[in-house]
Amino acid sequence: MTGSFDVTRYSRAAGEICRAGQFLYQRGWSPATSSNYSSRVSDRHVAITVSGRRKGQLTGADIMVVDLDGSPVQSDCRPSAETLLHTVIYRDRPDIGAVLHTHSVKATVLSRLVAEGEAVVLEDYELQKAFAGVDTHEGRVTVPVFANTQDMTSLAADTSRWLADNPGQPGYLIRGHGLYTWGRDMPECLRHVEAFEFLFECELETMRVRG
Ligand SMILES: CSC[C@@H](O)[C@@H](O)C(=O)COP(=O)(O)O
Ligand SMILES: [Zn+2]
Repeated sequence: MTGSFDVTRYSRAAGEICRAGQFLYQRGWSPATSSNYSSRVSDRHVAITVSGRRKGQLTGADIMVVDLDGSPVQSDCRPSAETLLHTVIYRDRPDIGAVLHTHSVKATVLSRLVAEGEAVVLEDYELQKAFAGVDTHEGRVTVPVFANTQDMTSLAADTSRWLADNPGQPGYLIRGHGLYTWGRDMPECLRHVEAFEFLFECELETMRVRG
């Protein structure tokens, strides 16, 4: 799958990704070359970060287009090593317009404290309402923790199965690695990152206080 995409939409997406990188780097959630970001540019294409670039200093040269199979379109660069974790979300969820992956200390530490096969369950927090479609603190946001692996095909398949069973959930963790979250557009997706970071900090602080 390759094909064409709208250049104006691509330019807008690339700008949004670069600005997201500056924000996420400044908050300490995307240190060094960690993290990857993407934004949809058509029903079959996404703009995504080139692999190995420092995310706090992104320019247009650090963004490229891939199709929904993860193949580069009109670029000789290597897309993010985790491209398949992005494209599977765009493929399964046509309503999704942006995906962000971050490597914060809190997401990393919390993911290591959750027992294997368990999830982080966020409940009774008012801030859950920052997630799309949530209008009360009374529901549950369940954040699964997938085992870390370098096998992106297998991890993409696992996340796809989970997404099919949990269509309303806004993100997942990878153990000792970081957060994946998505939104209908970049502002919503950034809001989700911020909400997760606040809630992860609350969970860690609660564990610390309880001892
Ligand atoms: C700097 S280690 C982090 C990487 O292994 C990876 O997890 C990551 O988030 C960035 O990979 P990238 O290929 O640049 O998109
Ligand atoms: Zn990563």
